Amino acid sequence: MPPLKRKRDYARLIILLAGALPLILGTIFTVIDAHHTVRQQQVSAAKTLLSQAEKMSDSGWDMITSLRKYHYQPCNQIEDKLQLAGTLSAYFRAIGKLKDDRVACSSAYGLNPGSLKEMIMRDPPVTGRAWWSLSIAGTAGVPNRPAVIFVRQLPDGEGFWAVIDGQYLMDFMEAIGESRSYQLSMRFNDGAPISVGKVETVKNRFFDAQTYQTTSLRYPISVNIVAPGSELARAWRQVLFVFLPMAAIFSILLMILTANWLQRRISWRDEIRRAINGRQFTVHYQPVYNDQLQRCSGAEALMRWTLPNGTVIRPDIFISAAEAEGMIVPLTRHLIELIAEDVQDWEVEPGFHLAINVAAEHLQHPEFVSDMLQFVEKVKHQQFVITLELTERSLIKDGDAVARKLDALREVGIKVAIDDFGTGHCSLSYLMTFSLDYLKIDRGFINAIESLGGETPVLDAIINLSFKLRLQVLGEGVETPLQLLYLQQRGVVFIQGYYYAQPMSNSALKIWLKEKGPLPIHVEDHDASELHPS
Ligand SMILES: Nc1nc2c(ncn2[C@@H]2O[C@H](COP(=O)(O)O[C@H]3[C@@H](O)[C@H](n4cnc5c(=O)[nH]c(N)nc54)O[C@@H]3COP(=O)(O)O)[C@@H](O)[C@H]2O)c(=O)[nH]1
Repeated sequence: MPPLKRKRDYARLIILLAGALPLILGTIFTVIDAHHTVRQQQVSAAKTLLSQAEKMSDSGWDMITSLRKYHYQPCNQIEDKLQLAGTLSAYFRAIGKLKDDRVACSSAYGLNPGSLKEMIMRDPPVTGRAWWSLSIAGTAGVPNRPAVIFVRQLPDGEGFWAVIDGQYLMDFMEAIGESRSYQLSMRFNDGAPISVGKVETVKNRFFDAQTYQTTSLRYPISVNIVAPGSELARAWRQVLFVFLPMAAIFSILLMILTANWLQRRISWRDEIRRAINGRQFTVHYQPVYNDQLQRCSGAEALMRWTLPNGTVIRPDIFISAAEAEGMIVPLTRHLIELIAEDVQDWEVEPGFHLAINVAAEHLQHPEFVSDMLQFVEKVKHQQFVITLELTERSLIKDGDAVARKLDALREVGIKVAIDDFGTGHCSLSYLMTFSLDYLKIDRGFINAIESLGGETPVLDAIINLSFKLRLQVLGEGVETPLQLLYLQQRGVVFIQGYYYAQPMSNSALKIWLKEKGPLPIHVEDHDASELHPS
């Protein structure tokens, strides 16, 4: 497949993925939200239901307590009172007295006395307790309607019972669960469940039913609420309708941003590659003054990019772009090819310094040392002292490996400088990690010089530090005679800046080196007066 088409397909895929991302994440979010919403509704329904069941239990136990007054009284004496109490109190199907496991008397008119087992249509639970309650499927008198029985047994074999009709609870449960098609059930102890709601017969394709179970803190009552898959699907659709337009807008925005980013990324890479092939890059050289020799003793190579239409792209822009887009290695290789061509006919003395900027990515590249050795080989007839300037624009990773590479290059005479010293956060760690020869003071510190006698503490500290570490110091960005004199007075030997010379083309440099290169730096009379303002 042609590389351009592959690149376009790749870009399309990334844009599609960027567009799909908010939709995928959003869908996951809506599913989670639907589960959460339904769970909240289940919790709230269970709470209401338990509270109602607890109120009924309170009534049941109050009734049992009030029956205590009929202790020792024969049934024929209290039957009327029981009937009155059972009829006038809400919820109750029947109330009565027990004698051992037999129903001794009852408020229910016409109920045949029999055993407790017969009345509740099952064995009474073995709880070992004097007080117990149980949900039951029905009673002998009303076998098809659930109920809840409350029992208190006294040590002498007498006891009291009260049966609350389950219909009250069922109506209440239906009122809570109907609108949401919930299936609700409630049990007192291990009794029969009192349930309402239909079991979902057709399973939802995407959502399983969600069950929530809880128990009362006051009574042995448990509640089970099953939300069918269709209910979850309904809650999900509701969230989706709110969320979908937002996700769609976000998705479109992300696609536009990704497309722009890719466009820029692809175009910077392509443009730089095209510019290398089209020889749009040139090298300018900025002379460096040696204050000891009182003449120019070197130059820094600085890349320039001019488009075919004459537009000049600033180095800080295209160097950063090349670093960001993985093009700095090919660009620096191109730079050293151009330098090798330029310097063929330079007329400089052996030992002339030639500085080139090297980016972190290139230092980490496996072919960095061989790239530099090839360059040394190409320009060896000039007997330059080549200096590699390391900046902190991007962090140098794997410092030990890089240090070994630099040591290998130093063994063949290449020098190493830290550029823009003091501006990044690693200046000091670079001093510890790498064997260095030069330290270039960033022009920000030089700009801070205000007078010869004044103090520039950070600048002075950097100069002193360099001397202590036996490093050569270069002051860069020197623009005024005051800055020059300040540095000279503090023993800074190498001076670079517009005051001495601006970066210039190869042809201009060759003329400049002949005419001005051997001369001491010239401070004009009117410049000198700036040093001593009246
Ligand atoms: N990895 C590479 N980096 C490079 C290369 N070529 C340039 N660069 C880096 O780009 C940044 C901007 O460079 P440039 O626009 O070329 O600016 C240089 C000088 O023109 C400028 N300078 C020099 N003297 C003065 C001065 O007196 N005043 C003033 N305002 N500016 C001055 O400073 C730049 C040189 O800086 P430095 O490299 O720190 O010595 C810049 O960071 C370059 O490093 C390249 O080929 N590869």
